Amino acid sequence: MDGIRVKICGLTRPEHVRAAVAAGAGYLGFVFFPKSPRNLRIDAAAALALDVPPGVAKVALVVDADDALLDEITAHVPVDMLQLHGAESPARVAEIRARYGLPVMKAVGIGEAADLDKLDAYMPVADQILVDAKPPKGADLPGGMGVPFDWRLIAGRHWGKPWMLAGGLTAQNVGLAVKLTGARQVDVSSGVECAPGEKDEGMIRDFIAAAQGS
Ligand SMILES: O=C(O)c1ccccc1N[C@@H]1O[C@H](COP(=O)(O)O)[C@@H](O)[C@H]1O
Repeated sequence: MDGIRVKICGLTRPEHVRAAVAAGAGYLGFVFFPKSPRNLRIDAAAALALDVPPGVAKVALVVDADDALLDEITAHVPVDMLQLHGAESPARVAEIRARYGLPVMKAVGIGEAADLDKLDAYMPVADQILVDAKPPKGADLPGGMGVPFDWRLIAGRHWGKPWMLAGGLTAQNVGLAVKLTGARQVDVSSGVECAPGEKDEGMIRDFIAAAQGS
């Protein structure tokens, strides 16, 4: 079986992009959400994308983005995938996929077993599913909070689409998370940071090594 594919999300500096690529990341995430400490301007994201070699997917993360923002991102940043991390409906996911002709990954927050039902509606319209922790009530961000969910909720689950596990992953817990959930793809942001929005090259390397060794 192929190894675990890792997405490092919320990159803001070229040295961190290069560290993630050198360590074997399969996806790099750029955040376009002003409330996030990882938010990027379009020109900054376009410059970072220059350091990404072919074969490593550049993912634009947006939250309930309108067409104007998506038009701007896709016109100026050579992204390979759109990550929809808000309350986008299945119809909106389908509309975005058709309008931009890019693969779309829809994030769904899981806090309890009932939340898993929400995933089904996105299976026909999304190319990938991101199974993330549900943010705490009143949180400023719908993700990127460094909070895990109970991985046992999805143990042994199979979906008809490629999927990624996210939420509070770190180099210390990713092995157990992969073992319990059977995930073949994992996504991390806070777990490779020394402060909110501040990536750490050593933590990036440790995370990818731990995920790929699991
Ligand atoms: O990273 C952010 O700032 C962010 C902002 C808004 C929505 C999602 C965000 N990040 C995504 O959240 C999950 C979990 O992140 P963490 O590892 O728990 O910090 C991940 O998919 C990020 O891509």
